[in-house]
Amino acid sequence: MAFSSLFSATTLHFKPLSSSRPKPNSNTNRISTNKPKTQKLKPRNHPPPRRSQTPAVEGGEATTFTRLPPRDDFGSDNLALDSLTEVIKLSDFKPSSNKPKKFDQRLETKYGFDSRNRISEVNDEFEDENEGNDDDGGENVGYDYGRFELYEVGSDDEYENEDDVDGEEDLMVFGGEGGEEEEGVKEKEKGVPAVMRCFDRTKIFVKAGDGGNGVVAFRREKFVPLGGPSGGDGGRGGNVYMEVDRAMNSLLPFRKSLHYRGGRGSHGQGQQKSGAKGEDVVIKVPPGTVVRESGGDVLLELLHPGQKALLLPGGRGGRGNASFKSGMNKVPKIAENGEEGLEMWLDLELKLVADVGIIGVPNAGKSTFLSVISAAQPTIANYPFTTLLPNLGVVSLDYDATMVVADLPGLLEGAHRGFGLGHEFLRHTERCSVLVHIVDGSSQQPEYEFDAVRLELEMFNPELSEKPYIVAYNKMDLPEASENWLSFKESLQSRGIQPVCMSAVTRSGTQEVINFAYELVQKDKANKEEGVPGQVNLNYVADMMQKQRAAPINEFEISHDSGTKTWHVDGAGLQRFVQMTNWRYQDSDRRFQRVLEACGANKSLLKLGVKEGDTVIVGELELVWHDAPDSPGPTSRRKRTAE
Ligand SMILES: Nc1nc2c(ncn2[C@@H]2O[C@H](COP(=O)(O)OP(=O)(O)OP(=O)(O)O)[C@@H](O)[C@H]2O)c(=O)[nH]1
Ligand SMILES: [Mg+2]
Repeated sequence: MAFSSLFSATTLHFKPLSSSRPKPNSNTNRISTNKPKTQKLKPRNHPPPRRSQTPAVEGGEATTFTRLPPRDDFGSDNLALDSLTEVIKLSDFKPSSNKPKKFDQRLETKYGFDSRNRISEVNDEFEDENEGNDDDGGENVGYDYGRFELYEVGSDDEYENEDDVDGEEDLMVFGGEGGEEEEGVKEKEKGVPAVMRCFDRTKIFVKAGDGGNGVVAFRREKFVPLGGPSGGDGGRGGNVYMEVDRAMNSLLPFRKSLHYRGGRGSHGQGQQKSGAKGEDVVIKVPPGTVVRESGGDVLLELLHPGQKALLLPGGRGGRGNASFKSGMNKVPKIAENGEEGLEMWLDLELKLVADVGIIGVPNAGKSTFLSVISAAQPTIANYPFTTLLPNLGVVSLDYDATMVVADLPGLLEGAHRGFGLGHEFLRHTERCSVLVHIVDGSSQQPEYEFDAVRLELEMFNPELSEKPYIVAYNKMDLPEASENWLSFKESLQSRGIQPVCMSAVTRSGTQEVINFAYELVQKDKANKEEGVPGQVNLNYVADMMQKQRAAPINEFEISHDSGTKTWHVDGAGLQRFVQMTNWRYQDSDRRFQRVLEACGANKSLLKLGVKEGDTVIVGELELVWHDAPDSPGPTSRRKRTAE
């Protein structure tokens, strides 16, 4: 059978592809699997509005993110703040026998203080700061003082009643076992203020620019008869880059802009003039950003300032008719559309790049320690969860000996189940080479607290608990701490751990901790240098995309839905070809039919038993199979998506 003759009896009718067209159902018959993942073609009748081409993000954020009001704001004669610390000590918790109770309510009942008013005031203040930001869908974006576990000796009835009264309103009570625990974790997610959620995680949309269209034109000059085709090619679409900006240290700027689109290439012109290239877009991210395909694998890790990765290459410009000139066809009336730019959603995650991470229970003195060893000025206060977001500080030991230290929000026993602030900030320690574990010496059971935090580390990521660490027993200036020091030290020594003691407030012993940490950091660096990995290819994502896009036209899969008599021919190469075909020009039809035949699509369809009148869908085109009268041949009328 001569396939070249199959099209001879073809009649073509264009019809818009209905959006309600039934999709192949579950009994779809798959033939091969070369389906591209990222390439998506869409009807071009609703082009997305073009956004400003200015690079995404400029400048950075302050190093300190703690924005809680100072302790003075709690000013209430009834409120004896100092006595609160004792209430939330981890060592006081007796999870098995006691029931959790809300912090808000505790404040209200014990001190006659309406903490909710405070919370709404803080929310207002915060919202002012973030004006014009509606990404968080009107959720509570303020701070909530009640988001930590609080146990109080009390009857079961009392706890249950409270829970009933509050229903789901505050999302703060965690605890109990089984189902209740699950619920607690879920609720916590919901209650995390937007500023905390967006500090180190965000989702953005990127799209490379579409290529410009090629045009059909002919040379007309006085003394040049039959000047020939002179339509120029379209310009290339703008690329999407991602660049590490040293000045940034959070992903918060992405709350304001989520969409990044490369500029469209200009169309070609007569006299063989090519269109201009579309504008590139550069997305600035902080060092330590991990880029994932939304819900998928890690694509890139951008660690060092100045690194610039090509994420999505712009679409190719369509060829003008000058490019189609050949010996067979000297007056081609054909030009291509520009190639559509690739698009995708990306999940960004920030893992701070610090040498040393400070961890410990809330109120242990972590921020105080950072404030005395570096120029950072984190908020310090005598209530737990003062620090809601990590703070960074640079410690200078000598002219050229510096290290970056991160102070993290406090950790509670059960953080992995969502207690306290949860332990999501622990991921920032994954890149630290050394941990400084601060123990509150003035607490009743320092060793118990120490063990609880170690356990949380291990629950979060066993690799974290294998990192070198220093145990710094703090608040030695207080008698209750110095009294317990010896027993704490001996107990840890018997387990092979060598703790050191200090007082962050009086600064005694802090320098030793720093020197010790610096030594460990240097050791770790020396170890790492031994196995330095080779140069990373930062354009790996773009290369991968290009590879997918350049898929051969004869790689496709055919699926069949017998119910609706529909055949789907899916393949990245074919799809791209359909998208770039400009039906306005008369030679396009012939070229399209030739390609369908040459790539073997017609042959395969025939083999699979396509019948007269069946629908065949290729890319965004819908065609009706029409057997030629003389021979059983494919194709006939073509229906197009609305142009
Ligand atoms: N007496 C004494 N108090 C200290 C010392 N270090 C910290 N504090 C006090 O302990 C309280 C808590 O200190 P922070 O530095 O805010 O504690 P933190 O560990 O950062 O607490 P979170 O951010 O809530 O996790 C403050 O009132 C500090 O003044 C110390 O060495 N001696
Ligand atoms: Mg703190």
